[in-house]
Amino acid sequence: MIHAPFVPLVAVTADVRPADGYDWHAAAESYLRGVTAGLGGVPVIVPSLGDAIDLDALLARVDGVLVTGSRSNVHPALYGAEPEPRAEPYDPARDATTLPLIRKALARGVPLLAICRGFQELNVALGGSLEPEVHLVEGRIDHRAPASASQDERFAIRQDVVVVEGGCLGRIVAADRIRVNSLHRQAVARLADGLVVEATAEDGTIEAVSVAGSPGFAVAVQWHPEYWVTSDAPSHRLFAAFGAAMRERAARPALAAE
Ligand SMILES: N[C@@H](CCC(=O)NCCCC(=O)O)C(=O)O
Repeated sequence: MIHAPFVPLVAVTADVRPADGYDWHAAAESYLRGVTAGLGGVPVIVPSLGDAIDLDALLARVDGVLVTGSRSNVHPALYGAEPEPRAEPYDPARDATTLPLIRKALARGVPLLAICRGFQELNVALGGSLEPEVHLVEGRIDHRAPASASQDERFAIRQDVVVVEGGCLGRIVAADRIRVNSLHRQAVARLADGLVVEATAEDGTIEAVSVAGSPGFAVAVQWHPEYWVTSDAPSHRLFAAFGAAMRERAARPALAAE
């Protein structure tokens, strides 16, 4: 019997963007290409419709979840802080969808890769908090994108991160230090219980985590591996590991059916 190659179906989170009198639920193409070119999967954009989406039904059908980056910020009320202008803009519909999606994916062992805002959402979903402007904290560097109209310049790889030796990310990238891009204003303040630090910037900012004891692949990074997935080895290895986790899980039907 000839078996067709397994093609993972990956749920990709969406921002809500008003335009032309409509609310569009959108994911940037770079994340969608991360799924196609990075791991040979099919991306499925999940609208940020909160309770109107049956997340259990979704998670029973997809092989993995990619939580995307976004210029918006997690609403401070979700980590016990007061809303303030410097923590804006918000996307409450996205928060109402991604936070439960993350918790449910982890509980079911559905492989999860979270990027930038997604990394911050994972921390908040598990009880952590965020620093609104990390570059204003003494001793920290500026992690924001360079001011440029060119996306290649904004996403340029320009910062070192130190990878924890023997950790899950270290095994994936096979290096103790990698160079990454950086396009964030916020950062982890209080790390959620259950998250394991996998990499830090040279100023101590947490740059990558995994979920302790997670039944499936559960990794989050503060940088953007999707942008250079076809040309940068660590970025490619991260997406490939996410793909391999989905393929392994699908090969164990009892687990994939949970
Ligand atoms: N809003 C958060 C998260 C940063 C993030 O996900 N950035 C992706 C957008 C990149 C861009 O085009 O600027 C923060 O700023 O910390």
